[in-house]
Amino acid sequence: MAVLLNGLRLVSSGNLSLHGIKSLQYKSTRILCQLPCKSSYQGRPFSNKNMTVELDNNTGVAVIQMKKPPVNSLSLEFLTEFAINMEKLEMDRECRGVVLTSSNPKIFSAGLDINEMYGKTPEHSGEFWRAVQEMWLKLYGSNMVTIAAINGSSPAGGCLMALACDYRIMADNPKYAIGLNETKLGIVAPFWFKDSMINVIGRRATEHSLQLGLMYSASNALKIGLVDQLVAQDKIMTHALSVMSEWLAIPDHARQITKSMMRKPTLDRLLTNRESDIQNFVNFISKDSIQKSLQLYLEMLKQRKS
Ligand SMILES: CCCCC/C=C\CCCC/C=C/C(=O)SCCNC(=O)CCNC(=O)[C@H](O)C(C)(C)COP(=O)(O)OP(=O)(O)OC[C@H]1O[C@@H](n2cnc3c(N)ncnc32)[C@H](O)[C@@H]1OP(=O)(O)O
Repeated sequence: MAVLLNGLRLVSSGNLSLHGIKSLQYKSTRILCQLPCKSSYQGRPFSNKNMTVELDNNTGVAVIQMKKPPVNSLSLEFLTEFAINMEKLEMDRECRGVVLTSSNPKIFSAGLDINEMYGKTPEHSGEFWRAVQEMWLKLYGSNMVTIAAINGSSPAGGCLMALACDYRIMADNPKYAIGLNETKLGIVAPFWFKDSMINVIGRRATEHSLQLGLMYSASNALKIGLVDQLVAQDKIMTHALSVMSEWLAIPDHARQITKSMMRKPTLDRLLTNRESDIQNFVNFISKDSIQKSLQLYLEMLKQRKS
């Protein structure tokens, strides 16, 4: 297995990781021949519709800034774009870390786009759910250091994105909330959402949190370990980059193998049940009672505004 350490290509044997180290191998072998030449975007932002991605050549850190108005909801298009960007960065030897943040000063991400789950065909629902899975697999299984700079509220799928990172820094603002609130919408967080939360805050806190669909203020999120640090809003990016440099001081190969060892069982669980998870989602979301709940929730969101 090939790993990269400070620009050197190291070779080791073994089968430690599925999603982690295998994709690293992919990175070290394919990037040279199949990716567009790195110099085509190195050091410059490459802008997409729903996010900007800026890789700093000097530090090896990329910033993905989500910018889908109004609230960074995770639509099929957004998720597809996100997975492509993660794949590009993963295969770029220069990139060792990613900071995920939002251009909206109040909202990190509103979670899955509810419109993608309401009134859609089973085919569309299946395609959407595969894209949600892919986003999580890419983020949770990344070899890069991933830091969420949570500069606003982050319900449900937004919280999942943060949970999939290695470290979470949240803006210290009592108005911001984060959590897996699915039950409040009458839906159920799938097993890999639940696993992601257990791996961060533990089983008891997750059970409490999921059953009640709790959203935590920034300070309560810190208390239960859902986020690692609170920082003033205007310092969040500087702080995230400084934490990143601490993580990048660890040799990549050692950190990556350790990360993979910790995360492989959780990743494998989804990878081996991927198709049945999609089928479960499609069956569940197609039920009249669930569609009714989503309709009421969408109406409530619109009314709240007026
Ligand atoms: C047993 C087997 C189980 C198998 C699997 C089964 C089930 C599937 C599980 C699915 C897991 C779901 C995960 C999710 O992520 S569901 C989404 C959860 N998200 C939320 O509940 C957030 C709802 N939104 C809010 O709380 C707020 O909008 C806010 C994000 C805090 C922002 O507040 P504010 O700045 O005041 O903005 P507005 O509320 O005025 O919203 C602006 C417009 O954005 C629309 N909006 C908001 N969130 C969403 C969303 N998630 N999707 C789509 N659209 C959204 C909102 O309606 C406003 O639209 P308008 O301008 O047209 O009125």
